[in-house]
Amino acid sequence: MLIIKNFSLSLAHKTLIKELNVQIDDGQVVSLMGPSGIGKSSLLNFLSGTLSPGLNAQGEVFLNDVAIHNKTVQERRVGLLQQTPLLFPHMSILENLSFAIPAKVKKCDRLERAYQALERVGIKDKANATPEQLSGGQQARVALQRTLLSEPGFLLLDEPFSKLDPALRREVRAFVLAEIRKANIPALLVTHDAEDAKAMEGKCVDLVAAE
Ligand SMILES: Nc1ncnc2c1ncn2[C@@H]1O[C@H](COP(=O)(O)OP(=O)(O)OP(=O)(O)O)[C@@H](O)[C@H]1O
Repeated sequence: MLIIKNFSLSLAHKTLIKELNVQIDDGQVVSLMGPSGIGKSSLLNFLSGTLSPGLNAQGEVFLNDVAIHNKTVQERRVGLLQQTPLLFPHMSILENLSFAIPAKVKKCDRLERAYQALERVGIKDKANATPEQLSGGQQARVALQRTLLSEPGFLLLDEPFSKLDPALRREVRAFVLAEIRKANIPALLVTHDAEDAKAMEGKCVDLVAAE
């Protein structure tokens, strides 16, 4: 379970977000909607430990009752899915997947896990293809599998559907929700699209400008 407690964000002397509280259960996606510039991406950066020094953020974050807001990026065990799938262009799909698996996993298990992920995407025949040889929807699904293979404690989804056309968008949304439920980890989605939020079947939080 992920808990965000009393999160506030300000820029110079302007308060953008004031005392936001969110709780996300395992296997659940909470969606965050709000106008451009209110601080949605900054909240994700705060959660992942990558907030730029120009912004002032306060608040506490607990992952399974452990405070993580003072931990390093690596220690937070965060998985990130962005608008553009994060795949290494020079590596094959199988290599992209294997690369994400934690070093502690034995060599033979790594290959098996990477193939299982390929199978879930339904592209076992594309193991040796490069990312640019996949469709946008396939790339999005591989990027999700890659993130999940890294064994994150929670997921941050930063507009991951926005570049997909409507039919593909529906498919990828359903895939992402099913995989998050299977992985049984909490996820926070940032989106401008109410349909994205609805498709995640979880709570939707409206961010409004602080006075
Ligand atoms: N490094 C930075 N230094 C100073 N100000 C910043 C920095 N990064 C972002 N900002 C400002 O902080 C505010 C919040 O930005 P953020 O990108 O988090 O908003 P957002 O809600 O995600 O917007 P959008 O929906 O357009 O992506 C904006 O006013 C932005 O201009």
